[in-house]
Amino acid sequence: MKVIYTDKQAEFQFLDEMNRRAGEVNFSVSESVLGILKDVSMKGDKAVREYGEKFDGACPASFEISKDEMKKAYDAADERFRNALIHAKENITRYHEQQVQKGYELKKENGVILGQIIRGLNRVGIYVPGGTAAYPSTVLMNAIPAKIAGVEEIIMVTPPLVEKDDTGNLTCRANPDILAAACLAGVDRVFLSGGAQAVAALTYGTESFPRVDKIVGPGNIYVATAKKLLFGQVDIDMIAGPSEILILADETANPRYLAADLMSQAEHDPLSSAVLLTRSEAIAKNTLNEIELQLKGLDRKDVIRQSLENCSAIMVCSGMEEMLELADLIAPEHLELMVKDPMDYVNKIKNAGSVFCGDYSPEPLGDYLAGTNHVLPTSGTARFSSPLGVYSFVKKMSYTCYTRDALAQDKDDIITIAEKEGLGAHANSVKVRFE
Ligand SMILES: NC(=O)c1ccc[n+]([C@@H]2O[C@H](COP(=O)([O-])OP(=O)(O)OC[C@H]3O[C@@H](n4cnc5c(N)ncnc54)[C@H](O)[C@@H]3O)[C@@H](O)[C@H]2O)c1
Ligand SMILES: N[C@H](CO)Cc1c[nH]c[nH+]1
Ligand SMILES: [Zn+2]
Repeated sequence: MKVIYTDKQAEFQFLDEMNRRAGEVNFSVSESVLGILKDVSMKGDKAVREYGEKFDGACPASFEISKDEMKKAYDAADERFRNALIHAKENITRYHEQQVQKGYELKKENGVILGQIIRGLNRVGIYVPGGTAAYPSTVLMNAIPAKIAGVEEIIMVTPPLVEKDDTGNLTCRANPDILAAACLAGVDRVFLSGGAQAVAALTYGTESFPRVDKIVGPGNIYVATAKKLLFGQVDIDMIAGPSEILILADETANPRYLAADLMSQAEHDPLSSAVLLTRSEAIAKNTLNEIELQLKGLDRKDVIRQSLENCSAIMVCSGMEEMLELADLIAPEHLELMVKDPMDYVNKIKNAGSVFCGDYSPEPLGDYLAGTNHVLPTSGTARFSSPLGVYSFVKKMSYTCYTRDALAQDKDDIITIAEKEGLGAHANSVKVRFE
């Protein structure tokens, strides 16, 4: 892991590398994803099946998992795991219920009524990745806010687990932990399909897959590219890139905790980023030593080593002011304040997905249990985008009701502006009411 001494040059070069690592368009991936999207739009289930066989090795006879199977997976889940999920669900629900927005109505003195209604989306698709990144916690983080928002139907897609049976034939099944979480979170229907073909199936609708209004959830580059390309025909949440953590530490911070927390996010992906900002050389040195010590006992040491070498660094800064400035430029997904009186600094942070304050709020607390959402903007997009929340699953509709007298008061101004725009039919629609 590199150590950078800030000099108004080295740190900016590093920031540039970091923010470029996930946001660039990959033209060859885009081209192959476009082909998949076109095929699914034209051939429906047949194309979804063909691409499933090609990329996953096999495809289930029927894409949909029955409600019964979901319930069975939930009942069969290990009791401690089930109880932990229930605990997480309670906390996520309580936090997200605070995000419910109400519409409003403005009644003016002249009888005019103006208002806004907030409605949950009708049907939402949740993409849940397969492979080693199959996280039941991500199912809760996506489905619970959707439920609270009043989404009528939640459809989940996830790639099948493909295994060889005794006779050497390939079989498909769903990850049982994912199914258990889906059952608990109130997902309505689950389909076994992944990749760009599943995103396309949810966008266009096929014989088996219902068409949805919005697709949320993380995925690999094929999933992310499909979401980017289809945005407009369907709404999307965001393009969540590899996980990130940025820690701001003063002399009071404990290097054991700093090392552990940096590696908690480094283990997600070889492109994950873990950055420590400190003004103390001793903290920098002791954290590097701790990383080496703790790494030996961690299962995913290979992934961690790669991400610590790739897009990670310890930066020795001139002071807290510089650390706060750099934090806003990095705009990290997760930001830990490992400083004395951390709550004094929360309001000084402008750009971050989720902030964790002090020694006893390690980032994984937010990944699983505190109740805040773990689907967060990455790659610097916290400059303009927010955590997934109840507000991600609603849309707004405005309404207007005028009386004749109220329209008479406003008619001349409407006609004046309409005529300035050269839109005579607009002006006429008001004029005819007073002839
Ligand atoms: N930010 C978060 O909250 C969060 C949570 C979980 C996972 N993730 C991320 O999600 C990603 C999961 O990736 P994954 O690959 O394990 O699962 P995935 O479900 O995203 O992708 C698997 C699918 O990719 C398709 N695919 C594979 N090779 C292909 C090819 N050559 N051409 C076209 N399609 C192809 C297949 O159809 C397969 O079903 C990881 O990057 C992980 O870090 C993020
Ligand atoms: N830290 C991830 C988002 O960057 C979310 C997650 C799920 N499970 C564990 N972690
Ligand atoms: Zn995590």
